[in-house]
Amino acid sequence: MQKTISPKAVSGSILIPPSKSVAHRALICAALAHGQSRLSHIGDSDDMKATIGALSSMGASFERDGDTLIVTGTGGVPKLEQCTADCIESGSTLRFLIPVFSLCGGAVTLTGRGRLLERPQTVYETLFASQGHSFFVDKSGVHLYGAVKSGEITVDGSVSSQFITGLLFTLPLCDGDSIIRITPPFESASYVQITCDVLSRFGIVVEQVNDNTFRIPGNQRYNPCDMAVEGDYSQMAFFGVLGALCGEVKSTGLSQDSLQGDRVICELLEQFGAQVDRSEDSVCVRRAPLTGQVVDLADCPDLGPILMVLASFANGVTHFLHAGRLRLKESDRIAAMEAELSKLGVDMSSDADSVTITSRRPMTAPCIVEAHNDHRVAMSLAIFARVAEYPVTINGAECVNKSYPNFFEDLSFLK
Ligand SMILES: O=C(O)C1=C[C@@H](OP(=O)(O)O)[C@@H](O)[C@H](O)C1
Ligand SMILES: C=C(OP(=O)(O)O)C(=O)O
Repeated sequence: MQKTISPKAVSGSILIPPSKSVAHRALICAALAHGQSRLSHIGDSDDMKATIGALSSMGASFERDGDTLIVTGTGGVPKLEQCTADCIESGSTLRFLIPVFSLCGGAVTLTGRGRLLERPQTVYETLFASQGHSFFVDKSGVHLYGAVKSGEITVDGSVSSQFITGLLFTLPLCDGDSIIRITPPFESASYVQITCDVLSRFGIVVEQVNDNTFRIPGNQRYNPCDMAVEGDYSQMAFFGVLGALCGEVKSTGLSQDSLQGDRVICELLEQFGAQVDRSEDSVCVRRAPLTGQVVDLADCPDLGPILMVLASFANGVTHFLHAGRLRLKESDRIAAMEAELSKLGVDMSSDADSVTITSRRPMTAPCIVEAHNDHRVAMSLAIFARVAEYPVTINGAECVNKSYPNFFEDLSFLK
């Protein structure tokens, strides 16, 4: 699908979609619970479909009642001779469910498409090998056999926090207690705080001993829980940047005491110079002169692409640090943004772990750019297009379905 976005000053209010990270976790806990949970405001992105589909393969059942999903859990992981599930393109679904599904004791195959099966699984490769289990990835999927066992597990913190989250779902169900020791740097650490919070709502106890160590008692049970999913700060970032660049945008449906690491977008917008007003459940961002900054992406990698757009319009240089894991997402997000922003006149350079944005030449004609099959690249380019000098056409814009199927409708709703 091609989308052409024209420049336009905007103002208005947007109800931000539910947090994908919270929703994945709530679905998994509810599916493992003994009984029925009611989850409201889950959303219907492809990533949610992936998690719901996979958990259905395990035996959990899901029934819609308006905006509420009624989940009947399996009460732990049932014994299955084999289990196959399609994770579509969701890294979270795949990495969260690998160790959970291992507990079924049978042969597990998790499939996917796009770049999903190329994204690293190193932590699990090492873990399964060390426990004498089988684990391999080929073009048809991730194949594993053998139930993850409790004990002391050391995890490299530099690849993805999603491995740690997957183990935190799994180890409470094992016989015996466990300790996870994370080898620093522990990046995207705030996502693990979201995991611990959702686990506790479903009655699971996890003790964080220090920054890099978690103690997990074994033989626990997931209790059912009713919960509503809060708004997603990673998605609010697109509208926050739009407000900062060309008008006034109010994002609603957000929690002010959220554990989402991407909530830092509010402080970052202020540091760049935008006017940011917070109220109980909303954040309003207004345009103001912007100045380049130093931004550390270690705990908020998903903000990288849209902050590169913000930096393109700021006066002075912006340096992004600890950006390396942006190369391991739905696309190599640094290479993708560099390729497309350079077509749009932005002077950007990068090395393995950092990005520099120096300046921007105003566009002199309409331009066609590529989404690289990456929702965050597509949405970032759309925001750029709203504030540019000429229309920008985005090829492959349908990839927004991964996290935000109504993104273009919401964008056009702002007048
Ligand atoms: O746990 C989560 O919900 C996520 C963790 C992050 O991944 P990494 O830990 O791989 O950085 C983030 O990029 C992803 O979009 C969602
Ligand atoms: C990287 C992302 O998600 P996942 O890792 O779940 O595919 C994302 O939503 O930007």
